[in-house]
Amino acid sequence: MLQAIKYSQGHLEILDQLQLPFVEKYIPIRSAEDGWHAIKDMKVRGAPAIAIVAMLALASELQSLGVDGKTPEAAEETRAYIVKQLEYLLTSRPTAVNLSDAARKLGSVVETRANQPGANGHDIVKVFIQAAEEMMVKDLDDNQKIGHNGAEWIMANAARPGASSVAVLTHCNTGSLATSGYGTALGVVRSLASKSTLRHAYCTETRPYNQGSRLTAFEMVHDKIPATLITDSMAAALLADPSAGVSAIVVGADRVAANGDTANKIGTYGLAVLAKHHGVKFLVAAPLTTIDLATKSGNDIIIEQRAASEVTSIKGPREGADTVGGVVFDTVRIAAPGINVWNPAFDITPSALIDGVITEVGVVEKGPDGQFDMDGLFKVSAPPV
Ligand SMILES: CSC[C@@H](O)[C@@H](O)C(=O)COP(=O)(O)O
Repeated sequence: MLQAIKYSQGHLEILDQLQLPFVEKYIPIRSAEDGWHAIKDMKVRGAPAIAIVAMLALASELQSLGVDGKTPEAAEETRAYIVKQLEYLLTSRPTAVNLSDAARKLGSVVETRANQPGANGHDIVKVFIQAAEEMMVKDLDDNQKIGHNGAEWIMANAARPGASSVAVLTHCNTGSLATSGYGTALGVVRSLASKSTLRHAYCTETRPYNQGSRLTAFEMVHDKIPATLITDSMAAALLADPSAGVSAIVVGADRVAANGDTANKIGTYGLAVLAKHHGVKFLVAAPLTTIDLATKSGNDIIIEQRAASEVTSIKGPREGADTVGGVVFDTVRIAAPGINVWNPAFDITPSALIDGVITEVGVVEKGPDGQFDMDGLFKVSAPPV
């Protein structure tokens, strides 16, 4: 499996996703500032990966550079510095709740330690680093459970009668590259494949940023998962094609509101509408860290707007270029100069279009009232994989 994040005792490196699938290059992240830029520029992306890199970036900074560049001593100074850096990291990208969830949880670990009698800067730094490291380990474990739960649910509820395998469609990249490993929606695909119940996976290109054609396709080829790439505009035709026989669409999430409305990569909403029309199950796979009970519905989710250039241009490796020292990338304009552009990075899929939310503690379906009980998920403890 590919590894987006490499971390060992204060040394953080990320696979630069801007260069994938052409160059596999790890870059060091030494500080919160390095982490902020890597997230903003999308060298690392995907809701869980963003949160993990942000927290480990700060952990690495604290371990090697100290508090504001000095050996941490006073508890209050250390607490205030960590809180300030967490607030700064939150400004990198707004939609994925995992980042603010991680900042809140690690902030509270810091507050608790700082309020203990005799606390000093060293102790506070230590508990922060430990909590950041644990987050990365837990994410991998959660993803494996999500994969298992989703694969079981799909075989029980979405497979054609008598079929021993299914074809599924996924969107964006939700795999090893978007998490600490294994993936969420792509983890479900991976789990289906490992149980020999995946007949075929289809992935969308995911314009404008092409996380599907660059990253998901790369993961599928890398891990030898039987898969086919389509452009976003081909999804309806694919669902209408009996020879493809798609039984389920499974996507990730950046934020699931308390009522089940889900923010995910632009194009997700359209796929959910298509799924409803074609009688195909539509599933959201996400860890509990992506479920935001404090956000009542999709109307309350801030959608990140990105640069027009992502729509008007495409980037690729220069053919025949001298690649000594690295591949040369060219950006080519493909849209008419002067045209206005709208580029929301995410959209909201109303809960009415979602059949189930796959988490590490199980798959939540709507009750007889047609509503998801997201709250109930937090009262369940994780079953063994
Ligand atoms: C497990 S990743 C879940 C989501 O973050 C994913 O589906 C997605 O929308 C990623 O968007 P991105 O803009 O690439 O960060």
